[in-house]
Amino acid sequence: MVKERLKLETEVQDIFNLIDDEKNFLLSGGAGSGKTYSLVSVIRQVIEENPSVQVACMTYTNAAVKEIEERVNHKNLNVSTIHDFLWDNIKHFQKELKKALVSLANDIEVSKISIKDINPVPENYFDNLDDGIQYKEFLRMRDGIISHDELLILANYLFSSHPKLSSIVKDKYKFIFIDEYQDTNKYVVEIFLNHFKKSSKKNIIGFFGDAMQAIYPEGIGSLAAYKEDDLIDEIKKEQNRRNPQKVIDLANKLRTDGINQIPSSDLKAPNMDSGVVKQGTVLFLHSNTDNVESVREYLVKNHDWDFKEAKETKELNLTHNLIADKAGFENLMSVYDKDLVLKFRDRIRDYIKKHDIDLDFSESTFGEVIEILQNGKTGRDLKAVSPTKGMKDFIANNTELYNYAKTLNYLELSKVYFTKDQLLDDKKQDEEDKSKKGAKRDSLIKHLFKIQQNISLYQNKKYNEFLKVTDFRFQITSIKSKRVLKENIEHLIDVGEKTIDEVINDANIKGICLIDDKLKDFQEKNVYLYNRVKNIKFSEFQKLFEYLEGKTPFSTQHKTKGAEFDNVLVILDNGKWNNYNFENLFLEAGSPTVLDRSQKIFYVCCTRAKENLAVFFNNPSQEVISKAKEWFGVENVVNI
Ligand SMILES: Nc1ncnc2c1ncn2[C@@H]1O[C@H](COP(=O)(O)OP(=O)(O)OP(=O)(O)O)[C@@H](O)[C@H]1O
Repeated sequence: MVKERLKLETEVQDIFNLIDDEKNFLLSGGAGSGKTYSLVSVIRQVIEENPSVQVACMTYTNAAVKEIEERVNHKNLNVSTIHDFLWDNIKHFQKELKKALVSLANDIEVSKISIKDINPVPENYFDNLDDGIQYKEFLRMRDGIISHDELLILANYLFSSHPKLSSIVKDKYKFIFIDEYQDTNKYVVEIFLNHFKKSSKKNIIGFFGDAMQAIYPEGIGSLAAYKEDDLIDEIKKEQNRRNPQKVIDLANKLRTDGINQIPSSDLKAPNMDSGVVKQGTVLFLHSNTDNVESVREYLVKNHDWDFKEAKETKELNLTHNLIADKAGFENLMSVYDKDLVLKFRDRIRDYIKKHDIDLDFSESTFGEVIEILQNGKTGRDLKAVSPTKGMKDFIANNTELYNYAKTLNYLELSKVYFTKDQLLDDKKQDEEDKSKKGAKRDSLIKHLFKIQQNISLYQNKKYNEFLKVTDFRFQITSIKSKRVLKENIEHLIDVGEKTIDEVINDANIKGICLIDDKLKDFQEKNVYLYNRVKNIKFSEFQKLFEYLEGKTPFSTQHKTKGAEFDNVLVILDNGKWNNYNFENLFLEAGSPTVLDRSQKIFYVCCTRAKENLAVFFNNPSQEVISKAKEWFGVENVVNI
């Protein structure tokens, strides 16, 4: 054995034994067992032993990217997302890409890839594209632009049909490591474990993860079948280095695969204190109101928690919607995510499509289309072309919006499309998180960010940085102009009750943040959305800014995977998302898939705590309380 390896953890030494035997491997282990830590050790050792080879590592969690960058930092290591890795390796084979896309589009079994109204797609369909096949955030198959889902299908097809492609990638990367394998798409696993086999070149694929933490439905979940087929050898980590004893005990009860963790014997492990494992605290708090503010107060008063320490104390909610109310950006969230007028439009559109209604609506308003359908003499089902109960309630509360939508050209309104990603993409876990740039945010939100960045830098007295970002920098020619800048920014900061539209104009007139072409273009092309956002108070956007910049203690439960914090408050409220059911989590009842999903997200949440864990359940039944007593201990179940 290479001498230096002796200093490594035993599991990492076991991995190197498999590498020596040219075997692909899987490192699995419960939460906090140190898989990310081992991944970094493996990468470092591989580079040490093979200084001339390239290593690829794919990971999704912020925590892992940060840890890898800090601890490895080597030019031979390429850290990326799986999508970027695949695209980088196939994008130069344009001829093959075009041919493959046409085949997939014409394959009736592949429903995700098709070109509307073109069937079959001719062989030379993509031959004259200026930029060839491209991979982007959005899909426009007609123009040869694919997005995330299509990329995986396409890459899988190419690697399956071109063993040479596997040889090229294997030559380029002698080692490929995939973190959080459980949430990796099955197409990706197939590429690396099945299609790669078709090339006789040598390389090593290593997976790291935990089946109990599979929280995304598109993920493979488990690699058990690959293990059975001998395509991969498993090494298990059993110790826990993160969580205090009480959290480990709880987590062991929550695991559904019988894996029982023990605290590590490593005296330097984070969960050790002077040679003994920390005890920590676990609490199950409940009350008959859903007022989480009182839960926070209870923890502050009785357990010394400090929610202002956003880096170390987190409140985990299932959805951004649940957070929006608490963090104060509920109107913005509701515009981007809960527009039931647009949902009604979808209902009408789907009806027209489903029933092949062949009327020319090109000159009709949305209101006219509704009327035509509702008064149709063709025996149409009136219910199917009317708003649902939820839509009716929404319309009753938003009559102005509904009346406005009814005046819009139906075809134009049909094109209106936006998602909450345009508002919320890439939330930072904490303020120091540098990797998040909000790629999917729309131009309006990006512009508002720019304005608020100006304000925030000036308010925090970061004058040099402020001078670098403000558009006013081009106007600074004299002492007098500096004084004008001071007056202008101080005027802008005082947003008071001003609307978003007013602040955009103010920032423009005062020269702090100019209305640029991107914003103008957005305003022209997204009249419906802009009209809705513009009247919301700018102070509400400021709340969103704080949330996205990681300055609040709030996080969604999914986004905390891989991370760890001293104090963790988990809110068990499914926010009417029926993919999850926390009552049934405790009763171990209900639909098996919903139960499984709820068990896994709850396991992920609880195991983030390095010191103290609190779980809040609003108005639990007696059965839930009994189970909570079993899991948390009688003395830790508290009615606040
Ligand atoms: N060998 C080690 N020496 C010192 N610290 C370690 C070691 N292994 C892990 N740790 C520390 O233990 C904690 C948990 O490790 P890590 O985050 O790698 O766990 P994980 O298995 O990836 O957890 P999860 O599945 O919950 O994301 C981290 O604080 C990490 O820095």
